[in-house]
This record gives sequence, C-alpha cells and structure tokens, in this order.
Amino acid sequence: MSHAIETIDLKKNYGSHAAIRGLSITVEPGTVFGLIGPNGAGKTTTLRMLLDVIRPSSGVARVLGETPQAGGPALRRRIGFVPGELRLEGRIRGRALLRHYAEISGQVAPGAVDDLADRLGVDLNREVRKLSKGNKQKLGLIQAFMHRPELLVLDEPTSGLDPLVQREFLTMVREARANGQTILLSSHVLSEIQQTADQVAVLSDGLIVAEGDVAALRLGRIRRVRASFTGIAAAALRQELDHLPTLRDIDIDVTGTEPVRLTATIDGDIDPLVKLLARHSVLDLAVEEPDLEESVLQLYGSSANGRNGEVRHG
Ligand SMILES: Nc1ncnc2c1ncn2[C@@H]1O[C@H](COP(=O)(O)OP(=O)(O)OP(=O)(O)O)[C@@H](O)[C@H]1O
Repeated sequence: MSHAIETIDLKKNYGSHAAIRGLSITVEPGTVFGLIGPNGAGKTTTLRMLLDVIRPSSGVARVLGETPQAGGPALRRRIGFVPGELRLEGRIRGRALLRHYAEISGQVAPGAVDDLADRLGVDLNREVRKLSKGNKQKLGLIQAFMHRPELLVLDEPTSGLDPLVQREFLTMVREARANGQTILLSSHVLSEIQQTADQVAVLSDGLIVAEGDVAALRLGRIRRVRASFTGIAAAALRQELDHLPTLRDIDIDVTGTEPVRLTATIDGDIDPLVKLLARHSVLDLAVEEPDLEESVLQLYGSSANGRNGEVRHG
C-alpha cells in the first residue's frame, strides 16, 4: 500500500451546488494530515465520501488501498471514525454502547476502553442520554480509538471538549502516530492542526487553496494583539508603531486617559513588536490567532474566493 488515503479530482454536487470541486490529496501512512477550512468549506463532505457515507459525483478515492464503495464493512473495521454530527443511542449506558461498537469494529484490547475513559474523564456507567454534549463527544472519541485502527478519520473531534480534554486528545493523536496509525483530522481551529499535523490542506469553497507543512503555509503568522500601557501618550505610541512594517489595522484608544489601549494585527515576525513593547510599561498583553476564515482570506484571498467572489458560509 503506497498511500493511506488518495483522492483524485474528487467532486460532490448537492443538486446544483458544487460542494467539492475537484479534490486531490494524498495522506501518507503514519502521518497526521490536517484538513482545515472555514464553515461550509467542504470538510465534512470530504470525510463522508472517504467513509462511503455519501458517494462522490465524480473522481476517485482510495482508502487503505481500496475504494470506499468496494471496501465495505471490512474496510470500515480498519478505520476509526468520529463524525461531525455525532448521534448516539441514548437509552443505554456508555459501556454497553461501546461494547456494541466493539462488536462491529473488531477486537479491542482488554482495558483499552477504561483507559481511554479515564484519560478523557467520562463515566461509562451513566446513560448516554444523560451525558453532556462534551461527554458524549468523549464516547465518540473512545469508539474511534479503542480498536487501534490503521486509520483515524476525525471530523471536528474536539467540538464541545474543554481545554484540558482537548490537550489529552492531542496527546492521543500524537501517540497514535507514534504507533504507526494514520490520522486525518478536520478542524476549523488552527492551533489544533498546528500542534499535531505533519501536512495540512486548506479547503475553501470546495477547493484546496493551499497545501504543505504547517510552517510553509504561514497561517500562524497572522495574529491579533491587544495591549495596554501606562507612561506613554497615545500619539507617541502611534508614532513608534507606525515604524513597524509587520503591524496593521492599528487602533489606539485616544481618550487621553491612562491606560492607553492598543489593538492591531501582526502579519509576520512578532519580534520587533515585542522589542518595542519592552521599552514601555505594559499592563496587559494578549496575542491571539484570528479565526481561520480571516487567515485563509488574508493569505489566500484571491484563490479562496468562490465563484460568486465570496467564501460560502455553512
Ligand atoms: N446534504 C446536503 N445538501 C445540500 N447541501 C449540503 C449538504 N451537506 C452539505 N452541504 C453544503 O455543502 C457545502 C460544504 O458543507 P460541509 O458540511 O462539507 O462543510 P464543512 O467544511 O464541514 O463545514 P463546517 O465547518 O461548518 O462543518 C456547504 O455549502 C453546505 O451548505
């Protein structure tokens, strides 16, 4: 088997709407591949085609060497899947639900389910319908990971999870890769992809607008900064900041009272700003990633545009 996943010019139309407009990707065995894109870009549609939940309108998909249509249940057992919209049987305890999944997915090592439940922090003795959204999502993760499948296909897997559990999940992804498993991870959270993925494809309006390793895509270079200062007048600060070529959308609160508040966008190297800030009395500082849609539009604006000149929203 050469590639874990390969798609060639894959297309999917919903009626007259072209949701995927020619997708060609390859995912190598033992790697983490991140599929990112704004709402409605086509991530879920892509993953569903790979699992044969829906059929492509045209093009080819091969998953673990087989087409999803021909692979059937035997191929499905080699894959752990977390769907974007998880629907679980409710009138059953978590443990029984997972036992039922194990009958379908095949052998689960003794203790594997309890180990995963401990790590993610979910009570398997509660009825599924009584669990919170995040705790249901944990059951979704357990059923995908528990049989150590060759391939994990995870659609927005951390949705509803609190930050500590998200961190544990990222550790699980890294362990799976170390274990030789392949992971296809869809997300609209850039940091999640940055922390785990070897390769990334940016999907926008049904097309890949950028592909490569995380660093090469430069998505992380756009950040929002918020800071407040004492001991400097707004006008003086403005003058200093105007000299920084990496800073734009500069907004300084000029009410004349302290503290002076700044918001701006950094596009590129953060170091010159940090050096400048260090010369003043900084009361507060936050550096955040903008939402993915903004990053994609700013960096790949022209090619990210849809046929109507807009990026579609889901
Ligand atoms: N069953 C359907 N019928 C018609 N259109 C659909 C259907 N499912 C998805 N679409 C459309 O296809 C496009 C891609 O949707 P998809 O759910 O794959 O995007 P996504 O990238 O997963 O978005 P999100 O991040 O919001 O989950 C959107 O324009 C969506 O409205």
